[in-house]
Amino acid sequence: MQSLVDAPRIGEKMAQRFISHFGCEEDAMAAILRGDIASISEIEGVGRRYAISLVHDVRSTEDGIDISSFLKTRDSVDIYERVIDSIKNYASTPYARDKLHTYIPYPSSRKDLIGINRDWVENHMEYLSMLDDMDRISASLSRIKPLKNFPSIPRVRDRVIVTSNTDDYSILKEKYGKSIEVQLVEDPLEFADVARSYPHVIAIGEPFLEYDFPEDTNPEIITNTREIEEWHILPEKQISFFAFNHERIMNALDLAIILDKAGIPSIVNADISSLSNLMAAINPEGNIVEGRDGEIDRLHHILDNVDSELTKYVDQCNREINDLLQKSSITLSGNDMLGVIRDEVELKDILSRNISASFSQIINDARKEFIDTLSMKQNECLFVDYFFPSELCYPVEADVSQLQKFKEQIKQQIFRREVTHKRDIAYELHEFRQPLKQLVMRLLDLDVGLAVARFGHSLQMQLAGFEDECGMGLKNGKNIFLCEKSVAVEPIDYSLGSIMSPSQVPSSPVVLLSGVNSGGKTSMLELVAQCTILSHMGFPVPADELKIGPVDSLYYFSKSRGTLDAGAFETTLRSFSALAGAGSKLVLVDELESITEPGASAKIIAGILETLSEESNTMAIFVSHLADQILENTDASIRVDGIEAKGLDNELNLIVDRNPIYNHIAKSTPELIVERLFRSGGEVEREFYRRLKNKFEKGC
Ligand SMILES: Nc1ncnc2c1ncn2[C@@H]1O[C@H](COP(=O)(O)OP(=O)(O)OP(=O)(O)O)[C@@H](O)[C@H]1O
Repeated sequence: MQSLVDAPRIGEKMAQRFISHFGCEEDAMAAILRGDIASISEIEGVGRRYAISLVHDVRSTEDGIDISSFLKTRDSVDIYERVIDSIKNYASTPYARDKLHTYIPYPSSRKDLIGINRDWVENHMEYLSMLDDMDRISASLSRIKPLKNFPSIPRVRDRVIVTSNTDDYSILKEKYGKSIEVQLVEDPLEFADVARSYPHVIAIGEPFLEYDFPEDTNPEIITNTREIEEWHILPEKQISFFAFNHERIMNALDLAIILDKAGIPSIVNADISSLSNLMAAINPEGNIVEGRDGEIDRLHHILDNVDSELTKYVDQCNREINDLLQKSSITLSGNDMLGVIRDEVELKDILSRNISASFSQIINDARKEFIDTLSMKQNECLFVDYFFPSELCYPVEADVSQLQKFKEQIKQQIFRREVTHKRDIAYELHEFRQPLKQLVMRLLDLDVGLAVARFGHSLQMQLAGFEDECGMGLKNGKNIFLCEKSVAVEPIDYSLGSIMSPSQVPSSPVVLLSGVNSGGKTSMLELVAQCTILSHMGFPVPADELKIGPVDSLYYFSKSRGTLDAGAFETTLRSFSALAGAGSKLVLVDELESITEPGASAKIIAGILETLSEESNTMAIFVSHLADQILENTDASIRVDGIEAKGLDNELNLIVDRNPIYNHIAKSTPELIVERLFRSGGEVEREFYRRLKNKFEKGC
């Protein structure tokens, strides 16, 4: 496959839509080639189906085992796919459904592969038995989704990276340029300019240690370029990955805790409780909502309230001084009076002297309350002296220019602390990124395994037993497709060859199956195919017991839909010629007779059966209504089994025993229909039907 646009089955429009999911064709191609089902399962709509079929193609060429290694006919592939669809019903996530479609093992006769799969299934069956409330687990699993890489973050505008080295500049520009300004600074003057323009300057490189920078700036100088990591330079990016996947991560953590408590191994691979705490500190928008040290909150409190609190306390001072003045009276001494008259002293000074103690008390009390209310620290209190005058003045006025300066300082402190806090969180989070991705993948893969286990559990399925001799035997088998239709399914016991064969029954591995219409012949053939396919995948089979001899390939031919024209007839015969030789095999054929007229069909079927029964390693079941004619056309000893109606019930419906009777040609349906008409007819009709009935009874 050169490119996705040229890929088989994928139209150009579809390819473009598919590529846009990954951003570029290389990434989309890489996802296909590595079979990245986690990403593919996120694609909406029909693009996903194409992607899956492409993974299928890639996989077929890589594994050495493809779907046709074991399944030799289109009809056997159909049964396999229907079985996979049945298993998919038990998956809770799109990922598991897609993975079941793409990565579930193809059936094969390779004992090593079957063994690996059986171990995997057995493990998951054990996990299933450890989970009390599977509905709840399934609901939680359905919320598990692969983690997405957050494509980009909004540009960070309050920060700049500077370097004086051109090589470093290119690397930094490439790595961070999309999200943050990166500048090449060639001399101290340029550096001073940049330092003034950004609240936060990250200067990378030793030369900056020598540079002067403006007084009111405080660049962060990093001297070891190897230490520059994303969580430090751009903590927002790390945080955004966790914020963007917030819901997915929380769902995964919740489920991991439940599974860990239930004792499912290898789910939790990191300190989940600290990750939960960290996740609580950020919200889905990427804002840090909790876990800041109280200091940032304290500074915010100051910033938000300093104006109103200052107004409040200045007003309070003025009210109290006003009260004080109103209640005050001055008694001038003779000297004071002389001083005033001679302009040597001002009345105001005399007044100050009298009330200065009370004034200071009022100012000091207000100042103290103001500091307490805003929880200010020692170094911040220096500013308070500007807000509350130490010398008597009335009305008291705060120095607003100092207030602005103070607020700028607090903002700087908040900013710095927030950057540090973001970095702390980003650092801790980045340690969890890989384990978390693994956790999510484990949960998703657990869903795949649990789907198979639940499928097996639903019908109390069992793993098959493999035998060396040619044949198979099953006990209490239930056709999966019938069970899905909520039919009350009658369990089937059946055997071919000598495995589990009842005594006195010819142990033929090649048989003809006769029987009434709608007796269950096709259903039994499907059941045998299902058991063979599943056992060769290493999966449980729908029977209490299945023992099966060597099978390298399965040939299933479903019922043909009527007489074929000469060309189709020839093609069908050609496909049967492939049955000669070709290793150990199981051949299941449903009513081949309809391909041509009955006489010719009987001869053809007899010929095929003869060939198959001469082979030592072939099992076959041929469903046919022409058992008598077929036997007439061959000397080979071929066993005929029959699914027979036991009779008619009170409502004159057929009572069918779904279990084939060994070595017995079953009564045909017409005989029973005549019986039904005879029993339900009036007197005249009864006479007519009696005559027909006698014909069957006498065998003429
Ligand atoms: N084991 C079973 N238990 C319960 N119901 C069954 C069983 N097998 C078959 N049936 C019922 O009988 C119906 C007909 O089965 P099936 O098509 O297998 O019969 P058939 O013998 O192949 O019929 P025909 O000869 O007409 O092709 C099924 O749709 C199902 O409802």
